[in-house]
Amino acid sequence: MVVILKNIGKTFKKHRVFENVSLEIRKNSLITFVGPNGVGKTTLLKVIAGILHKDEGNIFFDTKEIFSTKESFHSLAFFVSESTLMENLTGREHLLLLPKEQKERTEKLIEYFVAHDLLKKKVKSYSLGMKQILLIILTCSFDVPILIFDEILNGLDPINRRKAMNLLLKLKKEKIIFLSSHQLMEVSEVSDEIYFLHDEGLEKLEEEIDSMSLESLYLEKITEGLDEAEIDF
Ligand SMILES: Nc1ncnc2c1ncn2[C@@H]1O[C@H](COP(=O)(O)OP(=O)(O)OP(=O)(O)O)[C@@H](O)[C@H]1O
Repeated sequence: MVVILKNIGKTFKKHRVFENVSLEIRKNSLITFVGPNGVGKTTLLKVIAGILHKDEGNIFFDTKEIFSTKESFHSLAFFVSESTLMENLTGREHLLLLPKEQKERTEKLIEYFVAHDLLKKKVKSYSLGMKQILLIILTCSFDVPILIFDEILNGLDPINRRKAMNLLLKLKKEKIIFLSSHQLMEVSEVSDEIYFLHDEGLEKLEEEIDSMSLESLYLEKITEGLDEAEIDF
């Protein structure tokens, strides 16, 4: 199983977000995109997920262009943002919308996150972290070969962050997982490869990098922003 990105480019009107994004990822890999706010991580993940059109390039899943076949639509689950949850439904009512064959998997995820009580409440009463847990359960209920998570760790407390990362490590064995994150410490522990996204493409950061080195490498790339970061009250 392999996903190949070939010279992907994306422009919003006249704003070129990125170009020349190329990558080849095999089964049992967890790939993380890092980079400053607004650089295009979410856009790239949405392009891979087929939610946004790419302007250039090709994406292959095994030998076929992704989304060119019916099966490839069922090969991918995307961790969407909280705004897609329905305020007036409970967590449990969201889970009832999933296909029946996913029930066993869903129940295991509920146990894992001790989410029984959370699921009884309407989403409009959820905190950010509670919404994230519901979204993780919804996404991971799909036993598909490609999982894509945009900022999965946002709003999670340290225990749930650890649980989420352990879950990804377990899930990736038979899958390809894409993440975007600003949580450099956590992602350095679980990622097989980490890429810094630029407007000109992806730059692979060193293999087997520890969290301190990842932070230094990251900061080297954005020192311009840091130099300006003074405030004179
Ligand atoms: N639908 C859209 N229409 C126009 N511009 C957009 C749209 N979506 C994103 N952009 C722009 O594309 C750029 C990349 O945004 P994106 O959300 O992908 O960044 P990001 O790296 O995920 O940022 P963050 O780390 O803050 O989440 C930004 O300049 C943003 O304003």
